[in-house]
Parts: sequence; structure tokens; C-alpha cells
Amino acid sequence: MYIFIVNPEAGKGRSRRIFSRIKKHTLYQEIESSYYYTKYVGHAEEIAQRITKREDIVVTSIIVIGGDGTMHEVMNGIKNRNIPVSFIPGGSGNDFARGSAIKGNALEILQQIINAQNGHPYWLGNFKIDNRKKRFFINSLGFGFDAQVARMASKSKLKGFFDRFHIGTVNYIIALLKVLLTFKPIDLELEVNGKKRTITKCWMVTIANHPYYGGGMKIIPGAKIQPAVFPVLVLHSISKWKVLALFLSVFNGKHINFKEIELMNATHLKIISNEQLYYQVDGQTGTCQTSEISKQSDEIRIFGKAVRKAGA
Ligand SMILES: Nc1ncnc2c1ncn2[C@@H]1O[C@H](COP(=O)(O)OP(=O)(O)OP(=O)(O)O)[C@@H](O)[C@H]1O
Repeated sequence: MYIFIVNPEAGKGRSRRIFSRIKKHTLYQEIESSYYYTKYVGHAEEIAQRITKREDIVVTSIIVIGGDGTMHEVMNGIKNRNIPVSFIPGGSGNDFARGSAIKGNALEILQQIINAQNGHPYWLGNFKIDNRKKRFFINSLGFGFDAQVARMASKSKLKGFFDRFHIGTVNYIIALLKVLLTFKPIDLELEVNGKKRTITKCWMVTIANHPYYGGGMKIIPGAKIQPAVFPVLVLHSISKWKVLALFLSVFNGKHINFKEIELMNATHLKIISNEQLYYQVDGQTGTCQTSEISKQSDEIRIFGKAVRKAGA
């Protein structure tokens, strides 16, 4: 049985429209399925948790229709990692779909999900904020400047307007300029695989499971879907003008050539700050003083990746 979890609000109603179209199609009518609409923040996580505990049904796949925030909740709710998860992007950013090569319109993706034999493996990131419970991230986790920009962009009154016209990037750039005016770099302690380092006047630290971030920017272009190891990007002390140039080049991934960017691989990372530090995880923001990051070694199967035709 397929279980659909639909966030009707994601993408300003796009996910609801996608699911309405799917429900009318024979592809949907011919499969055994049931569906749930999420009603509030955290509901997708609760639904996923309940489903994976049920022993009276065999779940072929949980199919998420929503944005990255809904997928983040579902991955955190799943207790039985043997249940494959599928994603039909209906949000405004949809970086998980980009990173997992899920392409095509909703019905094409549904067809790929139904055809999937084993799907493809994916490894989630683990993170702990201050002394809270360990959670998973699906795309990326960022501290400092980018998190502050993400927070400003999500609070913008014009976000809905830009998202409706698929120009969310404009909203992001406006937020970036606003944060740039007041941002103060932070002194941080990083512990990478057990080795401590002090980073003075740090602008940001970002960890990614795949390259995409902020609705299509390639924050760590070389990030691979892989177990146990994750890339870490550190933006060291830099002038404000140069940050502007650097962020404009994030769209084509050329920012990694700036000398202020350091890239490393880690299996464990600890971040300690004396001041409150902004963070973003899969697009949701908050503040913290410490964080611990690692990567899952156990895979989760994802259904719906576009399969390349021979010779294509
Ligand atoms: N019925 C609901 N009403 C309001 N918010 C909801 C509802 N159901 C889920 N949510 C919340 O909506 C938030 C945003 O969802 P999601 O991230 O999937 O969409 P998006 O922001 O449009 O897409 P993206 O993250 O890809 O940009 C999530 O934090 C989720 O908890």
C-alpha cells in the first residue's frame, strides 16, 4: 500500500493542486493507497511516526507531496528505515528533488515511483542543537550568515509574491543585501573529527548532503550522496563587498574558488559559540550555541529518481 502525505499549504497551495490532479488519474486509481493532509507544523512527522509503527499494513512507500520542510518532518518521523520514501516536489524550494535527481511532472514521478524496484539509497545527516534530541536533516545545515539570510527571506512579506512567480531567488537576494548591512562575523570553535580549531571572524559554516540549497544554489558543488562522511564549507574573514560577489557566484558554484572558502570532509563536527548563533536546517531557522553533526551509515531507499534511458 502507498501512503500519501500531502502538505496542502506547501508552495502556496501547489502541493494541494498536484494531489488533486493525481487523484483524478488512472495511475492513482489503480494502486492501493490512502492519504493524509497535514494540518499544522509537525503533523507530517506525527503521521509518519504512526504509519511506520502500524503492523496491520504493508507500506510499499510513503509518498510525500510538499516541500523540503514536509520531507524533513517525514524523515524525522519514520521509525522503520526499511520503508522507502518518495517525493513529489510541490514546495517553493524543492532542493531535495534537485539533489536526488527527481525530475519530471508529478504524474511522471508517480509513474517512476510505481515502477521503482529498489529505488536509490540516500543517507541523512544527524544533528543536535544545544542539548536537545538528535534529529535528521535531508539537505543542509548552515550556521551564521546564510542562516540569517534564510531567516530574513522567510520572514519577508513579499515571499509569497516572489514564490508565486517562481522568482524566490529575488527574495533571497533582497534578504542577503539587508543582512549584509548589519552582519557581524563570529568567533567559533570547530571540532572536526576530534581536532579543535578556533575560527576568528567566521562568516558561515555549512554542511550538505548534496549540492543544492536555497532553491537551486550550489552551495557545495562537489557534495555527494554518501554514507558516514559529509563536506563542510567554512567562509573565513572576508570584506562585505567580496561576500556580495561570492554569493552571486554561488548560483554557478564558482564561489569555492574564493581564497576565503575552506572545504573539508568530516565524520563528526562540533560547533561551539559564545554568542547565540543563527542556524538553518532544511530551510527552517533558529538560534543555538552548540551543535554536533554526523552522518547516517544506514541507508534509506528513495523511490522516484529519474532513470536515464540507454543512450540518453
Ligand atoms: N496545514 C498546514 N498549515 C500550515 N503549515 C503547515 C501545514 N502543514 C504543514 N505545514 C508546515 O509548512 C511548512 C512549510 O512546508 P514545506 O517546506 O514543505 O513547503 P515550502 O516552504 O513551500 O517548500 P520548500 O521548503 O521546498 O521551500 C512546514 O514547516 C510544515 O510543518
